[in-house]
Amino acid sequence: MNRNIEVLSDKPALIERSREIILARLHQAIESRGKFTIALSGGSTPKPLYEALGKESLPWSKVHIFWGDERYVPASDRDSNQLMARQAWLDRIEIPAANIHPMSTNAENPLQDAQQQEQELHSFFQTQPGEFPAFDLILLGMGDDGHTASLFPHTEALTVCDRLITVGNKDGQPRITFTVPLINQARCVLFVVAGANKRPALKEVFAPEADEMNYPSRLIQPQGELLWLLDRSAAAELSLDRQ
Ligand SMILES: O=C1O[C@H](COP(=O)(O)O)[C@@H](O)[C@H](O)[C@H]1O
Repeated sequence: MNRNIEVLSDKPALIERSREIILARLHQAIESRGKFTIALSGGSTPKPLYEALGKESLPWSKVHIFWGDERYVPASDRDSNQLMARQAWLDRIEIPAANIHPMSTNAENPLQDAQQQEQELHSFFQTQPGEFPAFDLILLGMGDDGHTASLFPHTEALTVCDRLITVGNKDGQPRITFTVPLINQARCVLFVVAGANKRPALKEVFAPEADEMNYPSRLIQPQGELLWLLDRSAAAELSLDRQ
């Protein structure tokens, strides 16, 4: 694993750097493999990034969009990660509908939805059960409790190592989420983290030792690149020269 941490002056600079990295990985992937596979994060942080990407003129027919986690709500619900990305970005570009691969939340049974999503990934990547496909880029956020995707502290989802997709648990509410080994198989994992409320968790995530069950973002140690982009406010209490 090759971890890089960059601190940007403020949120607009953080978003601009994230955009640059995504565009660079997109062009590299299309040049080498003919397509770019990206998994999106939800929450509030990436919205301006999605708005910026929605203004780009890119070979969208070669881009495939997935989500790393989803709230267990209909796609029209205001809490849906899919809805936010569609409104901010995907509804504004010419991308074939078949290139958008939302998490299923229709089965009235989260486990069934997780299994269906897993089958869809195997069929898209042409992998077999037990194999983990490599996304070109997985975009992640981090909650102020150290969670990432829907991998919350002290939940069963953190220990799932034989599935691509599992059911997360946010205060008793189900979520659908990529598992740790699926995220760790990515060619590039990009964390984008902003704001003073993330400081205490970031300190623990970057500490030489801490309990991974308390701070699930520590479990993300991909095969490929690991990039952490932080704004100055989030990074204020880190001693990054020792990283
Ligand atoms: O619940 C979620 O939260 C995290 C972090 O969100 P943010 O609002 O602090 O940016 C996000 O990465 C995850 O996808 C989302 O479902």
